[in-house]
Amino acid sequence: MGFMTNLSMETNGSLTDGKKVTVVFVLGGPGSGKGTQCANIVKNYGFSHLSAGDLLRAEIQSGSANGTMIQNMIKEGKIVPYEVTINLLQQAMQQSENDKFLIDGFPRNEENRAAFEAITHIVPEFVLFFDCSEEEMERRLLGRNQGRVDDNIETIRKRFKVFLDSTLPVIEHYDSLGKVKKIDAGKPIDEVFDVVKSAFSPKYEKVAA
Ligand SMILES: Nc1ncnc2c1ncn2[C@@H]1O[C@H](COP(=O)(O)OP(=O)(O)O)[C@@H](O)[C@H]1O
Ligand SMILES: Nc1ccn([C@@H]2O[C@H](COP(=O)(O)OP(=O)(O)O)[C@@H](O)[C@H]2O)c(=O)n1
Ligand SMILES: [Mg+2]
Repeated sequence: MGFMTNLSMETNGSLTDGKKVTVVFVLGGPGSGKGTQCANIVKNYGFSHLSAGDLLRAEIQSGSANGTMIQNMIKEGKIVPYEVTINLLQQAMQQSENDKFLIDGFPRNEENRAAFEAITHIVPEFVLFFDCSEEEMERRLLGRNQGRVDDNIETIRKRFKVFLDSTLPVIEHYDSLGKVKKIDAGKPIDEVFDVVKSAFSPKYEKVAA
């Protein structure tokens, strides 16, 4: 059993075979502004943005065999089996020329977290936690207008529950390790970014060309 697990780790090409990476997990409830702030971070710091949700939506679009399953899970606000999401993240990191990644919307539950650790041996440098009230997140999601199947009030309620039940424990785990940088995400985008910047060491700043 242990042997088989190790074997499949090798064939899945964990990043331990050579490529050393720096990872920051970006967590927070749906609509807390993870994607928005990641775009800002990428402009100022030498990180690439990997959104687990975007990778899953691209997988649906690609016509993958898993597409229907993923689409159904997203529509219900449920968390897709970790094998699928971790494979997509690993592929994206391996294919990238960068070695620094913002992983947005992952790990979303304890299974995501434990499996990612076991398979990749990657330990996050720190975890950004965007803290925002449900009332504000709901307002933002209903105004997002990206045609997402899960931005309707029924699915939003389910996603809030999944966040509280499954994702908060992951944040608490990293908090107990002293790795969480909690940010008040209820303010305007620029004000949130001013605080986000204080989380990133100057060593990651992009040098002006
Ligand atoms: N600080 C903010 N104040 C107001 N609206 C915001 C803020 N941050 C993001 N938004 C908007 O809220 C919606 C959700 O933001 P997004 O970055 O997609 O959040 P997440 O990835 O956490 O779901 C988007 O329409 C975005 O433009
Ligand atoms: N680690 C993850 C991330 C997203 N997802 C799925 O993708 C959906 C959308 O995730 P997202 O990160 O794009 O959503 P937001 O928090 O950005 O609104 C989630 O509700 C899950 O159904 C998942 O299953 N596992
Ligand atoms: Mg997002």
